[in-house]
Amino acid sequence: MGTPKLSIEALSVGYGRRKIIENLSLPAIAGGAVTALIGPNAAGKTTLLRALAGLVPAKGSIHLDDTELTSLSVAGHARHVTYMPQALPQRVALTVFEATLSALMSARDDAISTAEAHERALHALDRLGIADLALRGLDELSGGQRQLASLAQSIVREPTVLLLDEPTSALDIHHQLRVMQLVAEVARERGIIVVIVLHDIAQAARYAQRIVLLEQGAIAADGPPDEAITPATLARVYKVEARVERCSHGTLQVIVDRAV
Ligand SMILES: Nc1ncnc2c1ncn2[C@@H]1O[C@H](COP(=O)(O)OP(=O)(O)OP(=O)(O)O)[C@@H](O)[C@H]1O
Repeated sequence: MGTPKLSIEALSVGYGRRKIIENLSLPAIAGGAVTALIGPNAAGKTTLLRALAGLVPAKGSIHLDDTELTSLSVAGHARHVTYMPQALPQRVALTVFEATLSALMSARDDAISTAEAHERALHALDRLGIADLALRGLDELSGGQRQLASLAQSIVREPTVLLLDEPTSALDIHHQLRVMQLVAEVARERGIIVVIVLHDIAQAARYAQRIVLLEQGAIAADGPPDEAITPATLARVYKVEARVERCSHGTLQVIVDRAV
């Protein structure tokens, strides 16, 4: 099987009569790479992700290769797409290991031995550095630990499309980088489509191969980081004065000087 492709055409999404995204089309998002969805508050990033996850009604078309996702049921959607929301459930009476295992089992149609399921669940926890939390209750975790546990549940499902809404917002700098590295690795290893909402433009520039910048429900820029993230775009969309430079390691650095 080749690398999957997600195509969005003439997509409109709203709440009641209020339109948030209107007639949005994007060149296909390819698997194997990370696409960062960035933009100011209320630009519609979460709304777009939720539409891709089939959690809000949308007009237009969302194709995953030959499958029209908008025509699938929520369960049908969930077989292809995993969505990790910004706000995570607080009161879940499961241990971290049980939750990871149950995420894995719910994503699979085929039989898998108990030993293999346990091994995969532990491996996911290990990759996120939280194997030591396996037997802790989800409701006993700190905000950052809960975010890591939720990422383990998303990754263990091995979806074709992984949608992450600000997955590093509660994490310290070590865990932010660890998660971004892992997400990039998972995309590469499995050839999956990863779309990640980030507020940290510097992290988006560093880890994503493609940046989609959303402004008031429309595309303000789309392309590789050095094309999509420019001082002019940042000034126009975010209203900040910023410099975009390459550091001695060759990575793109975004230095924001002031709000204007
Ligand atoms: N359930 C809802 N009902 C009505 N309006 C909503 C709902 N959820 C979001 N909105 C509105 O849709 C718009 C886009 O919100 P959305 O959460 O998609 O933005 P965002 O880009 O993810 O923002 P942020 O960066 O602040 O998280 C906002 O104006 C918001 O008020």
